[in-house]
Amino acid sequence: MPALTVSALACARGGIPLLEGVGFTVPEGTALILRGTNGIGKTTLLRTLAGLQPALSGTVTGAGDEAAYASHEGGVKAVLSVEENLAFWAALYGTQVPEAVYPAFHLAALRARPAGTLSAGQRRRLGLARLAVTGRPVLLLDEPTVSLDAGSTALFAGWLRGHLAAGGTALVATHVPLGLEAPELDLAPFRARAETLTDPFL
Ligand SMILES: Nc1ncnc2c1ncn2[C@@H]1O[C@H](COP(=O)(O)OP(=O)(O)OP(=O)(O)O)[C@@H](O)[C@H]1O
Repeated sequence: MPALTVSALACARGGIPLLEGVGFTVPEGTALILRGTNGIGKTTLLRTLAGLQPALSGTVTGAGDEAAYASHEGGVKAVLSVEENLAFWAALYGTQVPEAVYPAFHLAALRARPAGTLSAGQRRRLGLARLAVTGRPVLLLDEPTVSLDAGSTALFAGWLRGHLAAGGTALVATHVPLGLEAPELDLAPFRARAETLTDPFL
């Protein structure tokens, strides 16, 4: 039973068509790694699947309320503490904060800290911890390991493997190998023709 299926999808950014004819299936319990040069449209594709912008055409099944999106920024609220940020997201998604999220994302010692005082990597761990709070099975991840050191990258990769082993699904744009046994999808063949004609660097 496929968890995430995309068919004949076309998407644009800033009014310029970037990708067209995108199609793939990510079965339950597996991940798919998105590949492509800078600017090809990985973030745009993830934002479209997350419902943050409309597709130009095509169909998507298995995203919507099933999916959680983690962008580069992570959506961390600077004035709230780590605990308050997690509680805020839990309220938003109608869930409870699982106690296991603190050790899983190495946040136990930072619970009371205002997020604005966290280091970049700590803030990133908090942004990723949000995924565990949503309780959603389909994860749309945009460069999840940016700012993370090797230890934190391994910690997150381990958490993600656990999510997949529990039947979850992930679509991941990453330039950093996460050690997942996952197929890769190169977006180069899906470049929209208009973009190819106007951008000589693509
Ligand atoms: N708000 C915007 N308005 C106009 N163009 C934009 C906007 N945001 C992004 N773009 C452009 O859309 C294209 C696709 O950007 P996108 O962020 O999806 O690429 P990407 O594949 O994720 O790149 P990277 O690997 O650098 O993160 C780029 O050429 C980018 O400059």
